[in-house]
Amino acid sequence: MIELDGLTKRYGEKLAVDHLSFTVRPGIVTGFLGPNGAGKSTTMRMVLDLDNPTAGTVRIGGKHYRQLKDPLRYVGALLDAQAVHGGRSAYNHLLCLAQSNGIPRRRVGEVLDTVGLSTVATQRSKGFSLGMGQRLGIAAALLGDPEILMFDEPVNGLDPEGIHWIRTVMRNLAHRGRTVFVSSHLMSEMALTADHLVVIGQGRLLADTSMADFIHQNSRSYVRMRSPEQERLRDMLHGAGIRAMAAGDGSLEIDGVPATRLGELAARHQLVLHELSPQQASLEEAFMRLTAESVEYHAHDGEPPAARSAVPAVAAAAGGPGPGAPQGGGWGADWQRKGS
Ligand SMILES: Nc1ncnc2c1ncn2[C@@H]1O[C@H](COP(=O)(O)OP(=O)(O)OP(=O)(O)O)[C@@H](O)[C@H]1O
Repeated sequence: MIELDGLTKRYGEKLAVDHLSFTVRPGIVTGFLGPNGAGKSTTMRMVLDLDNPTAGTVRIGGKHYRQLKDPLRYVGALLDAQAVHGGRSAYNHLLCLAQSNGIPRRRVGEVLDTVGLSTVATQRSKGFSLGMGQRLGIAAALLGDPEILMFDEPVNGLDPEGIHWIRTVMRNLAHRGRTVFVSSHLMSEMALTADHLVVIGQGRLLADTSMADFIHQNSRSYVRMRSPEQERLRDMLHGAGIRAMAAGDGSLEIDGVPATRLGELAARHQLVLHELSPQQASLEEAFMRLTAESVEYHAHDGEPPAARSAVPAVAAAAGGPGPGAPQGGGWGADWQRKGS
């Protein structure tokens, strides 16, 4: 396992990692999430002794990275897939790593086969696409058949087949008892891959919990109901003392009452339903809710600054421009008018 205890990293004024303590356990995939600049890569670099902590410790299987003999046999990592000697072939790149870590030569052919690069093994890696480079980085991580694997954004640049493949690789490794620690910004992908989540924001620990608990604790779950007899549905719920909120699309949203009970209630009233669906927020929604306050780099949606402040919330929610909103808006519209 990987154990962090009070791990801290300061770059001048910037506190990149702030007293992080958590344990990454074997047998499961642990997702490492956080907004841009949260400190994920810095944390992973400190695990691998590529950066010195300002304070705190990190141990791999009970030892400091520096104490590991032939470290690639204990921990394999993909941090920066571009960090390879571009003049070397894929085969020679992996062979150098194998020879300096006491790993038999035959493993090079095996991992090239595993990642699907056998046919380009003799080509220089500087000609590789983003996805091929990523596969080479994953091959390097798997080379020593280590107990612990860390992947920083492993699906970056991979095509859908490659994304499915790396997901399967990670799940299989965890199934075989390995410790798998992976960061990603692709929430839909993480929701399919990770069992457990560690979430950080501005260097601090925000959550260390199972995927299911994380979504449950950071999102709202409710039941959506829709009937061709919407008035009767409303009356029925009101009569049963159940509060319902009208959604914009004509359906009703009910909090805190199981779908089974609502369905049985409708059946007793012989009310036709066109929809009775439990709704659970996605990992993305839960993540955005938890990390909203620790997002450092805010982007906007392409509307001109004036439009962002001038559209009243009610009008914006209704989809129409507010009275003060600029006409024919969008970036450059004003400039185009001036120029014509
Ligand atoms: N070598 C460095 N010198 C100075 N500041 C650094 C250095 N490395 C990282 N930082 C700063 O530390 C903070 C954390 O960066 P880090 O790359 O670890 O975040 P991250 O969570 O991996 O971000 P992203 O999701 O964007 O990759 C950022 O504010 C970054 O600018």
